[in-house]
Amino acid sequence: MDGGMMMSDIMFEHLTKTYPNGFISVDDVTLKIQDGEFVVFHGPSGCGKSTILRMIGGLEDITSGKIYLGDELLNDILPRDRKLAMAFQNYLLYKYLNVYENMALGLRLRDFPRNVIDSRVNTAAQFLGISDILHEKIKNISDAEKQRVALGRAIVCHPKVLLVDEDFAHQNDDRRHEMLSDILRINRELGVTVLYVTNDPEEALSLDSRIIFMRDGKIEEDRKA
Ligand SMILES: Nc1ncnc2c1ncn2[C@@H]1O[C@H](COP(=O)(O)OP(=O)(O)OP(=O)(O)O)[C@@H](O)[C@H]1O
Repeated sequence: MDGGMMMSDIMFEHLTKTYPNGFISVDDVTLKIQDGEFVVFHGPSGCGKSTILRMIGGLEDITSGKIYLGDELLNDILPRDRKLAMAFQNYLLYKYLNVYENMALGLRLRDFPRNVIDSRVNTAAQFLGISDILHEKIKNISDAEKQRVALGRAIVCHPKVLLVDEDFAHQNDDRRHEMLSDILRINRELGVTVLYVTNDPEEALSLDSRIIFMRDGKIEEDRKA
């Protein structure tokens, strides 16, 4: 182990994304994020911030450069085996399954034993205040509840990192506010590193966190909290 490297720090080394049409969306970004940080990626539409998130999550190929999570090189790790969770625009909840089943899905796919699944789902539901709707079908719950279920599904896997795209809560200010306070609690109380993408400058500043300002695929400013 080299001196200052924590187990779950994130490191981008010369990270670059070039699309087939030649457009460079992320341009040689080098950056370190410490285990447990809450980091906001902010910049105008098209600056490449979502592309960075998608590359970490494995939804987009890395053209060149490296992403490490601790000492693991994510480039070589299948998305489902990365120790991270994503909360994007599309909640991807199964309408005809109930809340419990939706939250348990990722653990089932990874062959966790029943009692572990049960305990993790119950703990996460309690944390998010949705214990009373575990047996409701998704199609019968409110949008605010769906947002919590999506976060619940993310945290039951005990990720090191949570990736959140602003679109996750674009509907209205109240919902966005609730979502942000849930995510801040996940960061502070569970110690999960959070990477949050937003193009709303007020929101970016209000979070009182480290902000990475991006423009044209590059980091324009890295402002510490
Ligand atoms: N498949 C593709 N081929 C070419 N260019 C693409 C492709 N996908 C995305 N882009 C371009 O890459 C740039 C960065 O996209 P990205 O989604 O990361 O932007 P962003 O900063 O998150 O902005 P937004 O707030 O609009 O999502 C955009 O200009 C987009 O048009």
